[in-house]
Amino acid sequence: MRAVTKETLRLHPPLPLLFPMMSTRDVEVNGYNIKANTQVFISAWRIGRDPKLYDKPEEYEPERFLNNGIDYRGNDFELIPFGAGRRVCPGIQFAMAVNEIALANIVHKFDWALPGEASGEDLDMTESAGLTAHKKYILSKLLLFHTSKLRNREGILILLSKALSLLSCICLRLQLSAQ
Ligand code: HEM
Repeated sequence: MRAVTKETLRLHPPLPLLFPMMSTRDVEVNGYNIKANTQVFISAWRIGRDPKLYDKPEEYEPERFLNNGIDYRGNDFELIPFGAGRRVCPGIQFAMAVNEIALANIVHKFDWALPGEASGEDLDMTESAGLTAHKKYILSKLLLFHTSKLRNREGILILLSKALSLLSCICLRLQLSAQ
């Protein structure tokens, strides 16, 4: 399940551009000269899909995280859905505890299947991006799901990714409305 959450955060970071940063001094990063006081946007979305960092980056493959120690806490720069450094998200523990408890419950208590002959590939994963990224059709599609026999592993993984994304968005929106 943890590999599923990491893979979902890799492909669908709820804050695709993190928070804007300002460089405090002239720096060189990967051959780019960045002047002091430049506003910098870091794309966690693009980093998560970089073919130099991930094999078959567009594929949803939670297994890629099973045999390595890559984590989202800000130490592994190939996976930074919560940012990194001193402005890293302080809500990581809370967000992931909420996500894991909710996910574990829906997986444990229901057998999920797609309606009719639909397969995982039939799910529309189109994203809508603004300040936050979320599934464009998440609610309408979720309403189509019904609980019965688990049909295929791929379908459940993609469904889990949708549920996680929804939970993430809820956490983030609660956070924004509280500010
Ligand atoms: C899956 C859910 C969440 C995601 C993906 C997320 C992601 C992020 C990201 C990317 C940043 C900016 C970090 C940077 O630019 O380096 C951030 C900052 C922050 N997050 Fe979260 N967050 C989540 C949930 C939460 C929750 C539940 C809380 C509070 C309980 C929270 C509180 C904060 C705060 C206060 C900051 C600003 C930190 C600062 O600027 O010093 N976040 N978050």
